[in-house]
Amino acid sequence: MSVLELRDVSRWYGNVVAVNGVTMTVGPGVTGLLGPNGAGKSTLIHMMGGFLAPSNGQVGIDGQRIWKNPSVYRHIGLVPEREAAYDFLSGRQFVRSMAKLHKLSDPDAAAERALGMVEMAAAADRAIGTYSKGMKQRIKMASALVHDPPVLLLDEPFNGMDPRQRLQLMDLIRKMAAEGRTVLFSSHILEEVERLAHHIEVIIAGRHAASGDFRAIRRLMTDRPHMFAIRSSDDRRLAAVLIADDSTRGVELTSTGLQVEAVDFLRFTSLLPQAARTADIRLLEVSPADESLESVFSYLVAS
Ligand SMILES: Nc1ncnc2c1ncn2[C@@H]1O[C@H](COP(=O)(O)OP(=O)(O)OP(=O)(O)O)[C@@H](O)[C@H]1O
Repeated sequence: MSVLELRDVSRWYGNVVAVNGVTMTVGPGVTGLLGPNGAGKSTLIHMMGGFLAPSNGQVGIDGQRIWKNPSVYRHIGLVPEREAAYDFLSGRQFVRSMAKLHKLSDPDAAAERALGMVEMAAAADRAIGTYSKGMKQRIKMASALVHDPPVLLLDEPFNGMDPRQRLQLMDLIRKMAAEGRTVLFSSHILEEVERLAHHIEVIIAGRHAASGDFRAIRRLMTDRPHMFAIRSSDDRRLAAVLIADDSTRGVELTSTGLQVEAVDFLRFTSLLPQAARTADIRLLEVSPADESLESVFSYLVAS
């Protein structure tokens, strides 16, 4: 069992601050690193994998520093976001070459074991260039697992996958964690993280914004103010009814209808149809106006 520890970690590229004072601990099981594009997830993962030096702070595993410490590299496997660039190699050749790079005592046996773990033994003699997206992800995973590390880091592993490949990879990641590994994967898709991770760390604009199980993160998200765009048979009267209730903080009459800011999501969504019916107003359209992940993230940052 291994534990990754980040203490006040920052990383900058010239004057771009990619990661800013992040402290977190990642233990066994599946952890999701959630954040919008450009939040600093890859930078964090590369520092945890020993590929990148922190500009400030410490990144460690089981009490040992990771950067420039080859003795701990055996404990970490990293599956990068980029496609494997060795399309001319067969899957087996690629995984074997990784086993040799790790100077394993029996690289061929290690490669077979890793190929078996990701269920790629049958397709292992085909060139990587002929693989589907899901197969490429599996072969990258086999190469990251060839030295049987207790820590597995995956950068945006589901990008570009179809739903079936996504489910297969989720099963595989769960299996890796069930075997006692510390597995961390990054994603910008909340539902993906929710389905797979038992613990979530949220990163926004380089900063650590929230942490907890998916219920805690969901709660943060439903507790935030919600904007709704509403059209009805009598917008002016509906505005007066809504603003009289505590669940609503603001109502604006626009050229197309109403913009409503609800502060109590559950109460508001049950009040709205009731209030409209009582006042004999017909609701023509109710749509969430700010459900993008970006707006959820910006709320978390501000809180
Ligand atoms: N080598 C680099 N030189 C300069 N800036 C960089 C470099 N690598 C990353 N950045 C910047 O650092 C910030 C964080 O990037 P990073 O790739 O870590 O984010 P991310 O959350 O992984 O995003 P994505 O999912 O889009 O890859 C971004 O503003 C990015 O432009």
